[in-house]
Amino acid sequence: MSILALRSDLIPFLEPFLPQNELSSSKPFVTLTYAQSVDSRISKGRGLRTTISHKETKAMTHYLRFHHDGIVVGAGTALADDPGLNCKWSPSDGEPTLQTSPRPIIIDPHRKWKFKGSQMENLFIQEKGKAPIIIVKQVPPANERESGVTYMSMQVDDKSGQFNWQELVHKLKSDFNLNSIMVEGGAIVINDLLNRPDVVDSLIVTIGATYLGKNGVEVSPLNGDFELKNVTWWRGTRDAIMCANL
Ligand SMILES: NC(=O)c1ccc[n+]([C@@H]2O[C@H](COP(=O)([O-])OP(=O)(O)OC[C@H]3O[C@@H](n4cnc5c(N)ncnc54)[C@H](O)[C@@H]3O)[C@@H](O)[C@H]2O)c1
Ligand SMILES: Nc1nc(=O)c(N)c(NC[C@H](O)[C@H](O)[C@H](O)COP(=O)(O)O)[nH]1
Repeated sequence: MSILALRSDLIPFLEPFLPQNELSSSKPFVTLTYAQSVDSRISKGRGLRTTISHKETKAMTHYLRFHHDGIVVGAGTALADDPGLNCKWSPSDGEPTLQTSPRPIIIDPHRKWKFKGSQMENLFIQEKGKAPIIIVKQVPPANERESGVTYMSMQVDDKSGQFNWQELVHKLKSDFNLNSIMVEGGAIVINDLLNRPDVVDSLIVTIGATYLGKNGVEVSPLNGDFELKNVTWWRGTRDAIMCANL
């Protein structure tokens, strides 16, 4: 699949929200980005891949991928969408290269997703995308490890069964030198991070001109009632994009 040319007015619009070069910080720059319907759904139903954004804002996603070292999705998204997570945008219409693609990172404590047979593996074989880091509770024994995959183990919180986001992003920077990380979903991840201004540096949301209904997967943080800061809007053919800080 090729992408549309990036609309030139998106470049100055996004610029203030792109990763800043704070190489001295131990925390990477984190961008949270997703596409939602007008009724705040990110898919028709859990496990269903659903196109929400127009092709011109899909091109923006690839532009954002170009500007990040790593790209995170939860296991639910990896299983439902079989995403490639590579970058198809490059400056001056040159061919995208392996170097310009971010490193895929899958949060999968119980190792439900498999690299083998995935679109990501296919792109990796063709040298169009990088091999993933899978974040697990425990690194599997040698005979269960998948070829090409790097495992990063982390402790989960006893009560919530969740990894700690601050620890997770710091470790991605210290262990893999990832200075900027883009988080693309899905709902469990997004809803958590909308309540984490200490982790998320930029929020970039595409709103597609569609309703997905009550059975759709909702984006709505557990703790609501807060106002976004530094809000700016861009309007495209069918979509709008909102950039803000939490
Ligand atoms: N429109 C969009 O922009 C967009 C983007 C991504 C996904 N989606 C959609 O979202 C749906 C998937 O969302 P979801 O909520 O089911 O799954 P998800 O991608 O949020 O993954 C959830 C899983 O990831 C792991 N996980 C997440 N955070 C964790 C943490 N802090 N610690 C430990 N483990 C953690 C757990 O295994 C959890 O069950 C799919 O239908 C997909 O199509 C839409
Ligand atoms: N920008 C955007 N618009 C959408 O309408 C939609 N459904 C997603 N969803 C994000 C999710 O992470 C998908 O899995 C990747 O968009 C898959 O895309 P790739 O195969 O990696 O190119 N993202």
